Amino acid sequence: MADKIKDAKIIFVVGGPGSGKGTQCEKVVEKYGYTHLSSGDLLRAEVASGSERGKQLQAIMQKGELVPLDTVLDMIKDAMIAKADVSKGFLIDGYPREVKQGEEFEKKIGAPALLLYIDAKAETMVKRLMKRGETSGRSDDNEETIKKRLDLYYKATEPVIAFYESRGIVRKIDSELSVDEVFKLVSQAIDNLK
Ligand SMILES: Nc1ccn([C@@H]2O[C@H](COP(=O)(O)OP(=O)(O)OP(=O)(O)O)[C@@H](O)[C@H]2O)c(=O)n1
Ligand SMILES: Nc1nc2c(ncn2[C@@H]2O[C@H](COP(=O)(O)OP(=O)(O)O)[C@@H](O)[C@H]2O)c(=O)[nH]1
Ligand SMILES: [Mg+2]
Repeated sequence: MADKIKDAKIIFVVGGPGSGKGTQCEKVVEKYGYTHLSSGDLLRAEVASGSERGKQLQAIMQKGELVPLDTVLDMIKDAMIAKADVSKGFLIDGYPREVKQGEEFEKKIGAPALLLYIDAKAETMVKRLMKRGETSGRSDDNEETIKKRLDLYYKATEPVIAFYESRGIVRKIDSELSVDEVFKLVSQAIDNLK
């Protein structure tokens, strides 16, 4: 595994719910041909499959809590292996959610070259998610769960950023700007990798 992906760059995309991670990742895929793996999307696919495990996941996600670390990590790892031969790089979106998730990822898969920290104000994130909730069909895009997701973000995920800052790989992106302006900043950070 470590062998297969050793030339591919790994980028962690971290930011609060609704900060714009998915939006920016889509644009990176278009421009750079990276493989986008959203941990939330992988979990939602499992829920949609109707499996027993999916039912358990749905209950956790509905509450805005974190699913067990090994569940998400195994899903990401399998998805990375499936793409290892054709991928120049991986965007790991919405992971790590807590420092421990980052540590386990590095033990089992490899070290990130960059952490894109997609930063927006809480007020902005809530506004975007309420709007997205009108059409997303996501059972966690409601006021109550959004609040829980935000709280957990500040408590568990922000420490992830400090953890990787000490390694000098964090690039903070102001996500209050327009999508295209945010993408300019994201592009600069990725171009600097080469
Ligand atoms: N590493 C992860 C990623 C996701 N989740 C679960 O999946 C839900 C949705 O994840 P995601 O789509 O990444 O949600 P957000 O970042 O909150 O929202 P967005 O889609 O807006 O990025 C989370 O609230 C959480 O319950 C998790 O437990 N562990
Ligand atoms: N105004 C504005 N809206 C954005 C921007 N990025 C994302 N959005 C909107 O905010 C919502 C959440 O974005 P998404 O990419 O799903 O965020 P994620 O939760 O971090 O993956 C979506 O409805 C987007 O259309 C941005 O840079 N500016
Ligand atoms: Mg997303």
